[in-house]
Amino acid sequence: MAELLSDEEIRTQLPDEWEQEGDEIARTYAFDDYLAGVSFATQVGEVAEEEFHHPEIRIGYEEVEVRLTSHEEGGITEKDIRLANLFDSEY
Ligand SMILES: C[C@H](O)[C@H](O)[C@H]1CNC2=NC(N)=NC(=O)C2=N1
Repeated sequence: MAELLSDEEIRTQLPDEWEQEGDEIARTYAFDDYLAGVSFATQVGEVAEEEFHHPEIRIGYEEVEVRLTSHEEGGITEKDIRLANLFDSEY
């Protein structure tokens, strides 16, 4: 089981464009068209499955919101930071 990160650790490790919102970290990605967002959401899902750590994904018009938390630990861990960086690499 991973350790919960302190707010200071989260602040220093959070990738650019990501925000901490309580026990979650979140980012909204922008796209030129709806289907580009749908395709990105699929890529995010594939990475999540490979890592077996799963975000909430909201697909909107020309945007995709991704939210991460570590459910078993009840907060934000290094798994969430790792996945945020991996998702950014897909963008
Ligand atoms: C049993 C538990 O759901 C699994 O071990 C995995 C699946 N994906 C997961 N995803 C996230 N975000 N948090 C978890 O704690 C988690 N646990």
